[in-house]
Amino acid sequence: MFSAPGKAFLAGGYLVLDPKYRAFVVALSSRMYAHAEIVSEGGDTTEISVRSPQFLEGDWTYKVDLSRPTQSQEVHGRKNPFIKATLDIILLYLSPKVNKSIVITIFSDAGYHSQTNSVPKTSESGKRTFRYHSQPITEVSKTGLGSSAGLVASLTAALLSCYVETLDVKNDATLNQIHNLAQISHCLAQGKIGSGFDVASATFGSIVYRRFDPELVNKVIETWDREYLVNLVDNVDWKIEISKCALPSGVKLLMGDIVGGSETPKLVSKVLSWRKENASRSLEVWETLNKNNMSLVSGLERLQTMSKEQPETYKLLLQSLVAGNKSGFQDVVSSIQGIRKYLKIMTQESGAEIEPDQQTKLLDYCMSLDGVLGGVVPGAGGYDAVCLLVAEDSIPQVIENTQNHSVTWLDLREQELGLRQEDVSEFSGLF
Ligand SMILES: Nc1ncnc2c1ncn2[C@@H]1O[C@H](COP(=O)(O)OP(=O)(O)OP(=O)(O)O)[C@@H](O)[C@H]1O
Ligand SMILES: C[C@@](O)(CCOP(=O)(O)O)CC(=O)O
Repeated sequence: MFSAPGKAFLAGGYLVLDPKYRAFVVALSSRMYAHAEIVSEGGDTTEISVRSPQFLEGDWTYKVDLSRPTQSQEVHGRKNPFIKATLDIILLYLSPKVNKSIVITIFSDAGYHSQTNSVPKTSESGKRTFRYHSQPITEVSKTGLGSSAGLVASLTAALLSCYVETLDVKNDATLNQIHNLAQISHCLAQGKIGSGFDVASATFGSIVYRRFDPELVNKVIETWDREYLVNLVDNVDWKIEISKCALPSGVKLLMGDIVGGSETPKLVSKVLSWRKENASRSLEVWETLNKNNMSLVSGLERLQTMSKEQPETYKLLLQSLVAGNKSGFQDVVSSIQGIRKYLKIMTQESGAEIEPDQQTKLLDYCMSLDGVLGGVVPGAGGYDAVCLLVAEDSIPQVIENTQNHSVTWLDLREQELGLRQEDVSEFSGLF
């Protein structure tokens, strides 16, 4: 059984679509789990059943003729493009010779979806609780943690483990293989190529990320050429950059759900057409925003180093932050202010509601509270969510002070590890 984390995209939205710029993505404690079981081997067809018991009609069963591995058929006539793409790509890549019947079960932590019309169910061990929804997955509201990326990354690991007996997600080469396969499947299912930050973070955890050249993946989708696919997954250097980066100790991420929701593709197309029509102005905005994004990353790294090398001094700084003195964190505070300033400029000049006035008011208020280093609209922004960086000891006070501000703080935190193997016994009674 394997799991992948959800994400909060703190800095680098839009810019990261261009390989020139990097983004900072934080992996979260809300995870997606996939358990695979080989039911039989050697029959007439390959049958792969993917069950997601928390959702109504959450059962997609594909029959596959191994001589045509990309032509899988769902037996109920149901659609789940992310599951189908993952199965098709992995079967083309592996081209197995022996038929298998496989059952894969998916679980997703509560943070991914709105909890209305759902009931909790706990495993026999008492260690795992999931929300069971009365609607199909497509009708349950999402919170923006990247459920499809978590699904594709964990499903890729689970399905590969049915063909590669000793799959070890702690091995760098294996993790890279899973990342490449998951990235291709996710692009195929979306029918467009985003930067891939969500799949990278679902695989590698909290990272500073630079994207790959979209042409690499386009060619798989256009040709379905197996040799090209295998070479792309196993041998080609994608030139992505993935450096580990985590929040310093004592500083926590709070993610707030806002009533509403935004369509990322619409925001992206507005921003990109503004960028095209205003080349020199947008370059100026992109470069200054990038400087602030990168100084946020280096500011957090500096704090991380300080917390290890001068723990007593760092502890005193954190205590004064809780008391409202932010001066020891000035580089982080001012880079977050810079990020917001330039996202607001992009909002006003492109017409895409990246940081709408409603979020400006909320974030300004949050930033005035003791213990808050700053806050941003994550990812593409809009009406999905806000993220704050807060001293751990100030969290109860921040929650209390924002009670009347139309924001619901999600029950999650940073968990910097990407894909990991899980102890299946903790899930018994849920299958
Ligand atoms: N637990 C699950 N079980 C089965 N399928 C799932 C599950 N979670 C997500 N999916 C698939 O992913 C789709 C949602 O993907 P989509 O890209 O729209 O959202 P997202 O990845 O959560 O978005 P965002 O990047 O805004 O967080 C679902 O419609 C379904 O096909
Ligand atoms: C706008 C963009 O840079 C980020 C979108 O982030 P999110 O889906 O809003 O978390 C698009 C992308 O990187 O694929």
